[in-house]
Amino acid sequence: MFLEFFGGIFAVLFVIVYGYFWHRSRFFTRRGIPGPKPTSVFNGNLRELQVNRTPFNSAMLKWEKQYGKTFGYLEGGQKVVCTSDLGILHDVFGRKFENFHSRKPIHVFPFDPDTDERVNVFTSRGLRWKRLRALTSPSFGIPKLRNMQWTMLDTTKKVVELLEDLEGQEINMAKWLLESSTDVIDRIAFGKPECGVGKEQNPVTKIIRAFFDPAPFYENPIINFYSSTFEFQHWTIYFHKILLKFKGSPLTQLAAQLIQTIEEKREKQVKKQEKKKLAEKQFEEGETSALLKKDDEYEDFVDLFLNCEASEEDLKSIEKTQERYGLAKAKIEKRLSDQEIISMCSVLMLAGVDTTATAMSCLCYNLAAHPDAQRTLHAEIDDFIHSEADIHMDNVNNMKYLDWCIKESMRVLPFAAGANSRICMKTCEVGEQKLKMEAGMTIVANVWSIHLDKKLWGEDAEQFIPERWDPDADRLPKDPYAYQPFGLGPRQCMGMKFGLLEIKLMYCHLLKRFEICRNEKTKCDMAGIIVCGPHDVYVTLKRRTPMTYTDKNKLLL
Ligand code: HEM
Repeated sequence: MFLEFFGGIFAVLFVIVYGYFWHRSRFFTRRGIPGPKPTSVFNGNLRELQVNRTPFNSAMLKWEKQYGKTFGYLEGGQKVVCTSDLGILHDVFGRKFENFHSRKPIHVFPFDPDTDERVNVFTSRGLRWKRLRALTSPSFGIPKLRNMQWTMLDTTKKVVELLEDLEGQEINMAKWLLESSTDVIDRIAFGKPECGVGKEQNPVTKIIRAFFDPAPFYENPIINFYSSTFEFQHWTIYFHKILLKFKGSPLTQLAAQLIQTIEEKREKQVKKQEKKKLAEKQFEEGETSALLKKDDEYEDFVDLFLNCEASEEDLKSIEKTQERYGLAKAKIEKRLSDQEIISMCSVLMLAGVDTTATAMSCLCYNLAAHPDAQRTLHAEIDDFIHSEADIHMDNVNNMKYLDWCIKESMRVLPFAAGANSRICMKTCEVGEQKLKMEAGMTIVANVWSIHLDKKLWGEDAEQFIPERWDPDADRLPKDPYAYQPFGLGPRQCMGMKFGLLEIKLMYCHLLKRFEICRNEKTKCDMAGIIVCGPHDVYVTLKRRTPMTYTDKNKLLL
């Protein structure tokens, strides 16, 4: 009797739960949106999507051929519309942004974007995102970059010096470039005092690799569970928190390191302020040498975030956002809390390291595979760079061909496409065909398809041709949404200028000294679920001109 009673309850519960998931798996069929049939009622199309660890350039391109420009699929419990229709993307990422201010969550870190204290500019939404973005944007501006470039230069220079010993050998440049970009962020966002490249492998690179290229979600029962129960995240999060207590998060170690750095920096800033006041007083009294020395002005991201303060203008724009997005009124803190600084620095490690390293690796492959383009770039570098002192922000930003090569490399291999997504926060219609997007649905830009579209880029769309970026050649598509390696609209990449500068400085050092040559192992296999790039790019470096060190001290300002 007892067993029958509970057996009956279990059977009813099973039917209800299964019925719910079955009903969910038929979502796009009910809406009349074409797309692949879910392979599982529980995790939808997750398996097909990640089977080769290259969601965008395999599954999505295949599905587009089968179902057209706009199709729907289920990523666990997420109802995703994937599209290469630029009209729809204009609405979602630009014109109707107030309805799409949230990004698709990262399964590896399921936490509530509205309440979790670890939220950062990448994972937040609504007012929290607007405030974080407004407060921290100035830290990524040109004046701050001008100051930070010396650290980038120091690291990139050391990497290239170390490569001199490997001249003529088969080198996996992807590993060196990842070490380099990790070191830059480790120094600029985590306060590491000096360059660590060449000493031992930076342990952070392992964390980064594990984060950006996790095992496919369907192989990981925990992530599979979170993805599949996406709509119940408010509850499943508690389970995740308990799990983290036992297992630890890959970022916990980095965060602990940062707490100490923040305390030290705060103390330093107080002392610096006192020193500055004293120096100003002495200066007024006629002691002109008393003003602070230049190196006291160096600021890394921790310094900048400690000093962030919302201006009156920022506050007005945040308040306007409250009204436009129809959000509940909330008190707006003018400064970042310590936890927010930790989260912001951690996100720079996650958003800024693998992306920049992958961009450099893809460029390395493209230059090795296209010796003519490399020759033209060598000629430009020889024109602009005569000694090491010529490698600096103002000079490298004037190098047109270098810029075209980077742009073209990111067009043919848009490795960060997975980040170009939004969640619909308010039901609305998008695009010319008035596609109904319901609150809670996700929209993803099919960037690989857009970047390689022959109608937009011409018959040679799949080829690496830097010259297409020459404005006089008139070969570029008119629609700015045809090119989106850094995303689109108000949530476009914050570190774009930072990343581009780092790539340019690295390649000026590298190509001034070496020719990048193809060897038998040279290939560019794209893999990865979040950032989808090559883990290995084997090339051989051949010595060109030795670098002259006429004004070495300039780099140490
Ligand atoms: C070549 C290198 C890089 C590429 C290709 C890249 C690409 C992207 C993409 C596609 C997005 C999503 C944009 C969107 O949703 O519209 C993004 C967002 C972001 N990126 Fe980058 N990124 C790069 C380097 C960096 C660096 C170096 C940093 C920081 C130092 C950084 C920080 C961020 C942040 C904070 C966001 C979130 C912005 C927001 O949601 O408001 N990125 N990036």
